[in-house]
Amino acid sequence: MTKILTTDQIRTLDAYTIQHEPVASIDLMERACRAFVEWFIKRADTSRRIGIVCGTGNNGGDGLGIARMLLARHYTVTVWVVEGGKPTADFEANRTRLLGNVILQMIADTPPSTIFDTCDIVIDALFGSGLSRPLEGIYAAVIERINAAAAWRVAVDVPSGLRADAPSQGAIVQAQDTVSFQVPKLAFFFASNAPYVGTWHIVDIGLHKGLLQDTETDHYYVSNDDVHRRWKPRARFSHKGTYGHALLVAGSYGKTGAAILAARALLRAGVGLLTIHTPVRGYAILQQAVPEAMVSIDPFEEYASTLPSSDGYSVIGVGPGLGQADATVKMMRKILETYRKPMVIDADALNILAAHRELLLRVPAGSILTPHPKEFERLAGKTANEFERLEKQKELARQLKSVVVVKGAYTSITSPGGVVYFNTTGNPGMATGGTGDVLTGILTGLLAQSYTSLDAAILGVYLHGLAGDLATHDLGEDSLVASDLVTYLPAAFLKVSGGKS
Ligand SMILES: NC(=O)C1=CN([C@@H]2O[C@H](COP(=O)(O)OP(=O)(O)OC[C@H]3O[C@@H](n4cnc5c(N)ncnc54)[C@H](O)[C@@H]3O)[C@@H](O)[C@H]2O)[C@@H](O)CC1
Ligand SMILES: Nc1ncnc2c1ncn2[C@@H]1O[C@H](COP(=O)(O)OP(=O)(O)O)[C@@H](O)[C@H]1O
Ligand SMILES: [K+]
Repeated sequence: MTKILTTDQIRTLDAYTIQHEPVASIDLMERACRAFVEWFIKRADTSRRIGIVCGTGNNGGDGLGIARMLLARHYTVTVWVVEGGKPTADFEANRTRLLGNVILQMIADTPPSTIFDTCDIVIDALFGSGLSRPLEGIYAAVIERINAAAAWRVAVDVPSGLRADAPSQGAIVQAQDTVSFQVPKLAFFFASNAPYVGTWHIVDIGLHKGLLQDTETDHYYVSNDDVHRRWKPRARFSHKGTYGHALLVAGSYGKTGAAILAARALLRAGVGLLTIHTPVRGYAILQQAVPEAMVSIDPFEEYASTLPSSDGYSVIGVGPGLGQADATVKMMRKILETYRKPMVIDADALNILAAHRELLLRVPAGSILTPHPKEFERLAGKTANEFERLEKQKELARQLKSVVVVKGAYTSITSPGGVVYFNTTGNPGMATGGTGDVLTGILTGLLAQSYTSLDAAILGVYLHGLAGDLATHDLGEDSLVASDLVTYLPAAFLKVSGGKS
């Protein structure tokens, strides 16, 4: 698991590294500059004209160090320093080291609109993690010019003006790429910050490994290695009973497709047996579309109303295409009154819980809820920003002793203990109807095979996104449809298992 740390934690790590490695503060800055430059030179050749915009703090100090290193590699570099604020010691040290290499262009007033016209690339080193209030005045004016520049904008550590652990206000640099030191910052995972962060990249600056390991956090992001460790190979003498019997309660008149997508994904996720409960109208369709599954037929024609029995199923997945008819609400009530094993709850099943809140408290411990942001809002109420939403998500997971998965780019998975795991696979091609139904199927299939709820959620969300990435590699984002995720799920399993699936 890769940690996401707060600015305060990173500051502590910086100080600890300086004291215990030991390394001089300026040498740590030198390492940060070198890490940035190594990243940068792989992506820009010396024909590109570079502008570096510096503040007078340590982020600005980085900018000056980067300028020196790029000049030594024969890049054409112009350095601007925005006046104001007491320069830090390391900024001063790097200013001295730069003397004679380049003349610093000081900015004391609103710069002309043409200021960055001669730059192919603007490196933003105005402010980093030291930001303590919204940027305004001269800083806002410079940022306006940076954002208007027809150049590739690259931020050092964080885009200037963006707060790493809290909602941001004021002027913020809109970087296309952010090269961040050692660990990603929480703000990078939120949709509202995407216009500022662009694509983020992590470079290692060698902060103290021991303390990095010991630093506690509630926030992680998921890598291929973490997922590989959670995946379980099938045993030689196993049989279909080993892999659970899932019940999928899905589909209504006009929405049998949702049941098909979830069912197909469930089977491809490796479940032993699958029964789908669906209204009469869905029966013939499902038997043809998913011959591997058994079908339990509801007495009602168009929507589900009565589940004969929930006994004997290892897991219930409920929601895709379900509808919210009164009879369906009654059925949900009955399920929640009788079934005590973990469930996967999605789509209309979540909307039913939101509209009948007494049912919410009956969700079996260890369940997985998979709302998209709108469904989450119905469940947990409106929030002013994504930081607040994340806190509510942790609260809901704790309250229900369940895993809450809020879907989107960087889907967030919250454990019952309130720990958050951000998924890193997936792409905008997946923003198309039915992809959520596929996820419900995958998660239900994994839970049936006695993965823990948290492992099922982390592995399942990762596989789902990876299937999307592999599909996109062949088909492109625009043409991706939900069925493609099912088609590419086997390839995703193969990749996660290191070819052993
Ligand atoms: N040893 C270290 O601490 C290292 C720090 N590094 C760099 O240092 C950065 C942090 O540096 P600093 O802590 O000096 O902070 P910044 O360079 O981000 O900001 C400088 C100063 O600006 C002032 N300021 C904050 N908000 C302002 C506002 N709205 N208007 C005007 N002034 C404002 C504050 O007094 C702050 O200390 C990191 O992001 C990273 O780039 C790296 O060089 C790695 C090592
Ligand atoms: N831009 C994106 N990047 C990564 N994943 C995405 C993106 N947009 C959507 N997805 C994924 O696609 C799925 C959409 O689910 P959902 O909103 O429930 O759709 P539906 O109800 O149509 O099935 C989620 O798993 C989500 O994480
Ligand atoms: K910056």
